[in-house]
Amino acid sequence: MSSNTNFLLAIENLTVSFDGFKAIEDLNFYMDESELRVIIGPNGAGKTTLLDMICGKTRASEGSIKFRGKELTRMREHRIVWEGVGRKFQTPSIYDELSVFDNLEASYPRGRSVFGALAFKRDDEVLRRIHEVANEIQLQTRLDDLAGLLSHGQKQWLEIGMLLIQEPELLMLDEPVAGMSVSEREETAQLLRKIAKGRSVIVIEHDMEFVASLGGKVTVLHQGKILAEGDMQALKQDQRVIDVYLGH
Ligand SMILES: Nc1ncnc2c1ncn2[C@@H]1O[C@H](COP(=O)(O)OP(=O)(O)OP(=O)(O)O)[C@@H](O)[C@H]1O
Repeated sequence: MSSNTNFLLAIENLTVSFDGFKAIEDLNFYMDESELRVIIGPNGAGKTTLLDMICGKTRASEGSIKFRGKELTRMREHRIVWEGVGRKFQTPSIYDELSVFDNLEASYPRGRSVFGALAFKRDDEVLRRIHEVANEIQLQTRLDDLAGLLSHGQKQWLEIGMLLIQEPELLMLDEPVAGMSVSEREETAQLLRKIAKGRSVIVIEHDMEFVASLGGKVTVLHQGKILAEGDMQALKQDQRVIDVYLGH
C-alpha cells in the first residue's frame, strides 16, 4: 500500500458492502491539485457511492480516503466540508423564494473571524466574494432576481456558486448538465474548466460529448472497480470500455 501524501486525494483499497454486495471494491484512486477528473461508467457502477464515501455520507467498510494527507473515512460530514470538500447533488437545493444574492450570502461560511471589531471588514469581504462568484457563474446581472426565476441551467450554476463561495479545494458534481440546453452545456464546460484552474473538480457524467469537451482525465468505473483511466480519445478505442459502456 502506498502512503503517498503528495496527491490532493488518495483513495486506497476502498471497499463498501451493502448486505454483502460490494458497491465499491478494493478501489485505488488518486487525484492531483487543480485536476479536472470525470468519472463515467454504466448504471450501478458505483460512481455516486464513491462520491458519497468521499463526502462522508456513506461509510467505508475497508480502506482509506486521504485528503491532503488527512484520513476522511472516520471524519463527520461537516468536518469534511470544513477540510475543503464540497459536493453538489443532482437536484438543486437553492432557495427559490430568495434572491440570487441572498442565496450566495446564505452559503458564505460564517464563524471564520469571530471578533466583533472585524464585522465591518468581514461584511466588505462577503460582498466582494459574492460579486466575484456571481461573475464567475455569469449571474452578475441577476443578483437581485429571485432564484426561482432563473432557467434550469442558471439554477445549477447558482448552486455551483453556493459551493464556490465556501472556497472548497475539491468540488464534486453529480451529472451537472442533466436537463440543460446545448448552449448551457457548453457554458458549463467552460465554467468547470475555469473553476478547475484553482481547485480540483470531480464530475460524474453520462453525456459523452460534454465529457470530451471538459478535456480532463477520465476514470471508468465498472462493478465497483476501475476498469480504465485516460483521456477520452484513448478510452473510445479501448475495447473493454466499449464493451461495458460506450458501445451501449
Ligand atoms: N445505501 C445503499 N444500500 C444498498 N445498495 C446500495 C446503496 N447505495 C448504492 N447501492 C447499490 O450500489 C450500486 C452502485 O450504485 P451507485 O448509485 O453508486 O451507481 P452509479 O454508478 O452512480 O449509477 P448511476 O449511473 O445509475 O447513477 C448499485 O447496485 C446500487 O443499487
